[in-house]
Amino acid sequence: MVNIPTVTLNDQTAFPELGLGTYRLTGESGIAAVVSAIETGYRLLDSAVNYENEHEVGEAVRRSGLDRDDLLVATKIPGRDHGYDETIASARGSLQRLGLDRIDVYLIHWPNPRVDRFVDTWRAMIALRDEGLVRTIGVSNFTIPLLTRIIDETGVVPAINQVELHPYFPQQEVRAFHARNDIRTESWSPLARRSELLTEPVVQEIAGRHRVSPTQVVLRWHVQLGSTPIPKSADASRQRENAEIFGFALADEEVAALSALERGRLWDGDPDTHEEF
Ligand SMILES: NC(=O)C1=CN([C@@H]2O[C@H](COP(=O)(O)OP(=O)(O)OC[C@H]3O[C@@H](n4cnc5c(N)ncnc54)[C@H](OP(=O)(O)O)[C@@H]3O)[C@@H](O)[C@H]2O)C=CC1
Ligand SMILES: O=C(O)C(=O)[C@@H](O)[C@H](O)C(=O)CO
Repeated sequence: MVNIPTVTLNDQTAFPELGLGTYRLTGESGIAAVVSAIETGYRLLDSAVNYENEHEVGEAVRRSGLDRDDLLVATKIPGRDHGYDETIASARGSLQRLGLDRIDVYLIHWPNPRVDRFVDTWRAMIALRDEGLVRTIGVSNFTIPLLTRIIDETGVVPAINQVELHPYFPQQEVRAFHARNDIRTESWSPLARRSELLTEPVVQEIAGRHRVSPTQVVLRWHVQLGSTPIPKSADASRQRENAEIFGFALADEEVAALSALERGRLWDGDPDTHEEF
């Protein structure tokens, strides 16, 4: 089994340096994929209401036979549930579908700034945390101005901001803001969704030098930037490959060479304009 190290969040939670993305892991095969990841050593499972797989993730937790406290189950509030009362109701719905009595990591999936209800949503999350139904609260796809607003209006700093992050989109400024404010960065689509990133000559060259795979090079880059990547894989051997990144280190120049692949977002996911249902 792979031992995935942890870092301490601003709420003192021990948070893994790598987790499992679960978008599109549904049904029996989805449950089996999440169980195999847990058996491999993954302890952070990233779900969302909109992935329609909270049942599957909760079921995998039960089938794994692990102590509940050894796993961190993350889920996310969808755009349609923004608002104070709506968020409280949404959390209860998620708990029911997960079949668990606590959400370990609860995130606002997208800010939907044009709707402008994310501050009320954040206030409800603080209440849910205080009530003990949720342990760690954070956000996803928040820009620096949006983070600043929830912090200024509530005084509560999110523990996590999960953002699109990969060598094509290194998010230097957002990461620097996180570092200054003790917010853990989490990388979504860390492999750039298996695009041509893995065949980039610089990725291949670094992989050859360290005798590891291109995927491992990219995931190690995230770790060295201080971000927790959550690669999705349905396949047990690729899950293991993705987790075996704690036995080598990239040189600073190699990290910089990967960051130099910057070209922008993968798709039209600008948090200022993207409206999530
Ligand atoms: N907060 C947000 O707005 C968002 C959050 N997310 C989260 O981030 C997670 C990860 O992002 P995702 O978009 O899934 O993309 P990823 O960058 O994780 O790429 C997933 C793809 O890479 C393949 N893959 C995984 N490991 C390997 C490997 N070792 N070698 C070759 N191919 C591999 C997978 O195929 P296979 O399964 O066959 O291995 C799949 O096709 C999501 O599942 C979700 O939990 C994603 C998007 C937005
Ligand atoms: O996967 C997620 O978490 C999303 O936010 C989705 O928007 C996803 O990225 C997507 O591509 C939907 O088409």
